[in-house]
Amino acid sequence: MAKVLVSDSIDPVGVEILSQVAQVDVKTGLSAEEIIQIIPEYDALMLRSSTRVTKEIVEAGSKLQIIGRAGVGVDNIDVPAATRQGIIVVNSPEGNTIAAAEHALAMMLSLSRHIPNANQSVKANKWERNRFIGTEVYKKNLGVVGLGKIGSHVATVARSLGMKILAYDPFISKERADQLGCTLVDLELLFAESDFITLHVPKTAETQHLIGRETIAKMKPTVRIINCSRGGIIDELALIEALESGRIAGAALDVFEQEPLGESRLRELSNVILTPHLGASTTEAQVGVAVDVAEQIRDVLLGLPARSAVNIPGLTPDVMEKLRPYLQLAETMGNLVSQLAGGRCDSLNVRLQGELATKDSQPLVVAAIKGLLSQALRERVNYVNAAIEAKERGIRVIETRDASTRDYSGSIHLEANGSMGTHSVTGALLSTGEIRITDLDEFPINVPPSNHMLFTLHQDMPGIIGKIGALLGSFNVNIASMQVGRKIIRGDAVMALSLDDPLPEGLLSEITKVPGIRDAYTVKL
Ligand SMILES: NC(=O)C1=CN([C@@H]2O[C@H](COP(=O)(O)OP(=O)(O)OC[C@H]3O[C@@H](n4cnc5c(N)ncnc54)[C@H](O)[C@@H]3O)[C@@H](O)[C@H]2O)C=CC1
Ligand SMILES: O=C(O)CCC(=O)C(=O)O
Repeated sequence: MAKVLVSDSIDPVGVEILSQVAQVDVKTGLSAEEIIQIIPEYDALMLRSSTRVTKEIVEAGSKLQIIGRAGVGVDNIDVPAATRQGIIVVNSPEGNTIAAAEHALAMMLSLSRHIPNANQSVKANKWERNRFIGTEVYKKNLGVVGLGKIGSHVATVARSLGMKILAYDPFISKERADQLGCTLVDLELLFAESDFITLHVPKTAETQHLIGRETIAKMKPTVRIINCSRGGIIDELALIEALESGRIAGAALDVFEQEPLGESRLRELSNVILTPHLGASTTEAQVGVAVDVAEQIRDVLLGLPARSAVNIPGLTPDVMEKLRPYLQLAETMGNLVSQLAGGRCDSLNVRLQGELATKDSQPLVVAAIKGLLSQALRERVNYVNAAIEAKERGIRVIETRDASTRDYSGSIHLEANGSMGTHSVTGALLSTGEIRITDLDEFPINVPPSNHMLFTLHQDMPGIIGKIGALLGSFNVNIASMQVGRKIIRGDAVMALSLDDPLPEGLLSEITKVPGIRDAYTVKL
């Protein structure tokens, strides 16, 4: 039975789902060293934000198939290392959207009305009505940095509070911003005009210290900043100085450069509200993310695709459903062409034809690469690491798309160039879903792939087919089917044979000695 390690606390419903297919060990609070010790036993790892999945943990996880982050941000996982190891990384892109957005809005209103301080004051037996004069958010400018799922919900609710939304997100269209009733602006303008600024971007090299000394200098002195996205997007030291000097009016932080927050002057400031990374901490969100990620881990352990893999671009369930029959075709053609090409492959041309000539068909290119590398890497290559493995081996992959159709509604043409020359194959699907090899080295054929195949390049002349048949017969090899393809009579031709048995040692070189045979290849699919 598969084994899953759950290294942060997750809702029990997640454990229940995982238990349908695996032995589940919930072990929270482990150090990196402790995880490295035990991770080789596990097929899957599920976590929230407390576990940091380092390269060392990934590399120690020799059996790991999948790492599931019960939340959105995967910045606590070394995704490139996982990709290189062929480990799928999944998250829950929407499970905690509402929770995080509502937390940011709660922070904004708490800041504007001094709720945490007023609460403390009343609990300390005081009645300080003049000390806690707030500001309204109505008709104020809210700067939203990152207009993705959480930022959009914040913007929608804030508009209903009567706020004007200035949004910055270089990857969002004006149409989308218009739909949400937001004005897309550049960062300069957002910083200069906002009364409240809320951050909803992932942590990346570009967003690291997006708010620092220089940017704070451009803001209104009355601005209040809310960060419920990631620590490190604000330069904490610069923020502390601005809050201490009164350069800005306030801040509300759910996330920190170091978590848990250690010694920090932030704790001493009255114009700051701090929460311990609670953005996703609602009952609803915790059930949502646990179910979402546990289901994906269960599916992957059952050999099914994951719906929110962050490191398998484009392979969503919808795309998968549409492309499923062609994925097998692409992989088989990749495997076939790599065996024909023999030695080192320098480049692979992938031409997607007919109905496959769409941008959604990108996973077919990955499937072709997976097939190409399967001889060398066996089960080590998968949809996650195929592209990176090809790149690391210096194999250039060139994709072309040709929407015109010939005999089949969609076909895949692969050409491998390598140390032993160039070979090409084309494959298509019959209406029954069966695979056909329709072209070999530009010669038209029509054969189904089979476990053991023999291909020859020969001169089209009387008797040659009989000689090959007799030779195979003398070695007790049974022929299941046979096809010849040629372009001109008595010119060059190819022969494709499906065999019931593998070719015995030495037979291939005997075949190449038959007069008229130029080359012969044995292939195992
Ligand atoms: N405090 C908490 O507990 C939680 C925090 N989060 C954080 O919130 C972040 C946002 O989550 P979602 O809205 O679900 O993600 P999302 O992917 O839907 O949205 C992120 C948006 O940021 C934009 N973006 C990326 N780089 C940018 C840049 N340099 N400048 C401006 N915009 C940029 C993207 O175009 C995208 O629209 C997550 O990455 C995560 O780190 C998410 C959930 C809970
Ligand atoms: O697991 C959590 O509570 C944190 C959620 C979070 O930060 C995220 O989903 O990105």
